[in-house]
Amino acid sequence: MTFPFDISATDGRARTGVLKTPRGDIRTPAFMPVGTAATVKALTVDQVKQTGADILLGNTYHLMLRPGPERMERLGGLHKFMGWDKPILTDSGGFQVMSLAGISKVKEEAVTFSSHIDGSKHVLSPERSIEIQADRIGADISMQLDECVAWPAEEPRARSGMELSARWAKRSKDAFGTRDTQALFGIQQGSTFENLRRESSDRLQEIGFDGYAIGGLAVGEGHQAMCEVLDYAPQMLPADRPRYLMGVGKPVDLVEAVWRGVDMFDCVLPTRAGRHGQAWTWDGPINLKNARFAEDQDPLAPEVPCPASTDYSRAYLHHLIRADEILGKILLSWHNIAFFQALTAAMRTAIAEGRFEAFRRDFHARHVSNG
Ligand SMILES: NCc1cc(CSc2ccccc2)c2nc(N)[nH]c(=O)c2c1
Repeated sequence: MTFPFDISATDGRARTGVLKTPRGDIRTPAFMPVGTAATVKALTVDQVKQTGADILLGNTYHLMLRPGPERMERLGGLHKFMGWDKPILTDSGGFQVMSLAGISKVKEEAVTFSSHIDGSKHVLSPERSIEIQADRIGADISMQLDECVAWPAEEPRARSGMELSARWAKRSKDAFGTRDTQALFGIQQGSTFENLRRESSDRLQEIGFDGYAIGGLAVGEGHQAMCEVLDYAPQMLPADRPRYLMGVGKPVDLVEAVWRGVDMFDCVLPTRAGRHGQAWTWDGPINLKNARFAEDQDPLAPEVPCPASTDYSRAYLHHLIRADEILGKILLSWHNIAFFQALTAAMRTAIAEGRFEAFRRDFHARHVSNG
């Protein structure tokens, strides 16, 4: 289904709007917390809702291994299973197979791999991935199965990955068919080669998708090289559909990608780094493990509307992280997700008011120079 995507304002290449789905509206630019194993680690769904998140990510690779697709369906699907009644986007699983699974083989027909949990054998074809995402998990937005080529890649290798992903895009779309309450996104590949990204975009548009993701970035190339690809890649995709930059990123990555026309983001950083003491603030990242916070009675980030950001002293958070207390992981994860939501909310407002350039400049001055 082509969910309505109403762009309410643009400012340069930046856009702000609403992607309307049967389970709720997604305000863009949007940050999507990652709920890998049917949970945003350390947080309840109510805490995630309080941060302002409109959509969560689920992970096909993890969920197909545990609890398993057929069990997930018998349990009523992921929304019911985890008690999240807003939109869910799931990745197709191929990327995680390459980064997490045991022995894996990529063939034209499918990816075969052994579970990193118990060594059991699994097959993930474009068709099986769609069945798991849309029918067993019940994702509102599914992703095509693709091949994300490692960086750096020689052009022939980048081309073969892009062409396989394009063939799998067609198979994914055919398997998805037409659905009136669910959407399917295609994924642009091509590594850092402009000609390959162009070919990938053209082939995806011929097939036709409800949204378009930019894959194959934030795979080690670094911020600068990623921005150089984003100088052209988003604009190769249809302007009237959502553009989703997969697995990105740090706050400065989001600001620079929004400036270049990206609408949706996901990243495990806010919760993963939070569990290890890193907190993002408007004045840049800090690590609460640092001794300088041992007697700092100030709240973590009074401007961020989240109890974790306003109701506890940095000294207390320092103590909790040093003591490896569960509450420390909870509070910093909660704050970081809330900060990413506050960041995307501030960008939406800045774009709507035609002052994104000033926002971007102030952000670099305040956040990046301290970071
Ligand atoms: N930034 C690297 C990255 C991350 C993800 C994972 S994004 C994700 C992770 C968990 C749950 C949902 C989405 C990717 N997924 C796919 N399918 N293709 C890519 O090129 C790619 C690149």
